[in-house]
Amino acid sequence: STGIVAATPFPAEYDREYVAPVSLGTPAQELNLIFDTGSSDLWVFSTSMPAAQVAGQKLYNPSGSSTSAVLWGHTWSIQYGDGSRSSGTVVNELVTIGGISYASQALEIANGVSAQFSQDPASSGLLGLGFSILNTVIPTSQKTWFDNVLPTLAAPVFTVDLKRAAPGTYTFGAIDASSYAGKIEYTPIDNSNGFWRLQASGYQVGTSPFQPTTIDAIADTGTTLLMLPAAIVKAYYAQVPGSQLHASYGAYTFPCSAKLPSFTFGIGRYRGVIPGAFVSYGRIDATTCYGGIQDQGNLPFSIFGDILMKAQVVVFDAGRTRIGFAAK
Ligand SMILES: O[C@H]1CN[C@@H](c2nc(-c3ccc(C(F)(F)F)cc3)no2)C1
Repeated sequence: STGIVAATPFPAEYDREYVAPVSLGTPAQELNLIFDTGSSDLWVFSTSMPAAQVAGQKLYNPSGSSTSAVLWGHTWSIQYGDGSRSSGTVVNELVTIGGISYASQALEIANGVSAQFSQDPASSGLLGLGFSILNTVIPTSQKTWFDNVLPTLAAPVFTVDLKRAAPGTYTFGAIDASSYAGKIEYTPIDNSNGFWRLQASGYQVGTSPFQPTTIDAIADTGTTLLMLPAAIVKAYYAQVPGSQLHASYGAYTFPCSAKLPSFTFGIGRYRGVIPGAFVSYGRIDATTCYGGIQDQGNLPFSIFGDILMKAQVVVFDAGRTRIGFAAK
C-alpha cells in the first residue's frame, strides 16, 4: 500500500510546525497531528484532559469509538527538546493515515500537557516517526505506526516534502519522482539512539567556498529551525550586516531589510541549497527578524529541522537504514 497526506504549516507566516490529518477509531475521529521524525510516541489530546489545558484543540474520545481497547496498566510521559511535555494512558485503536490502516495501534491519550501544547491550537498531538526504541510507554514500550505498517507498504520508506508557507506532503510507501529535480543522494543513518542520525560532509555560506567538515546531525521534522555548531552559525551571520546574537532572545537576529545569503549543506558530493529567504524565521518587531539558523548549544548533535527540510525532498528509507536528499 501507499498513502499521502497534506503537511500544513502553522502559523501561516512562520512555518513553526507542520500538521497532518490522522483518522482515529470507529466512527473516524480526524485530528491534526505534528509528524515528528525526532520522537516515537503517537499521542493525542483527549476528553480525559482538564478543561484548563485545552484551548481549541480537537479531542479524541475513546468512549466514542467501538474499536478502542484500554491497554491496562500502561502509561507514558514524554519531554521534548524545548522542555514541553505531556503524559497519560494508552489504548489500542484503529489508526489510518492516507488510507493506510493499522487496527491495533498503541494510541497514547493525554491526561495532561504543558502550557506550550495547551497554547498551540493548531495541533492535537504528535505522531512519532523516529525509531521505536525511543517510545516512552511503560512497562512495555510500543511500536510506531510506521513500524507497524512497514510490512504492508509498497516500499519501506516515507518521503517528506515540506514547503515554505504552503502545504506539502508526507508520503508513505513511495517516492513521487515528479516531486524533485535531479537525483536523490543517500547517506547511511545511525539509528542506534532512535534518531535518523546522519553525517553531512560540510557547508557553504552564500557563494563562499564549500567548507568540508563532518556535521553530525539528526533529521527532525518536529524541530522548527536549523541548529548548527557555533562556528558555522557565526560564519553564516558574519555575512549578514547588522545581525547579532541578541542578548534578550539568546538567539541570532538580523535586520528584516537584510539580504540573507543562501546556506548549502553537503551530503557526500551532493550540495543541498537553502535559499537565503528560507533562513528568515519571521519578524519579531518593526525592523528585527529572527534567524532560522541558530546555535545547537550543548546538544550532542546538530538538528536538520524544518528550515532545511522545506528546501528539499527527504526520503526516510527504513528498508536500507539510510536517508536521501533531493532538490526541488
Ligand atoms: O524533542 C525533539 C523531537 N523533535 C522535536 C520536537 N519538538 C516538538 C514540539 C512540538 C510542539 C510543541 C508545542 F506545541 F509548542 F508545545 C513543542 C515541541 N515536536 O518535536 C524536538
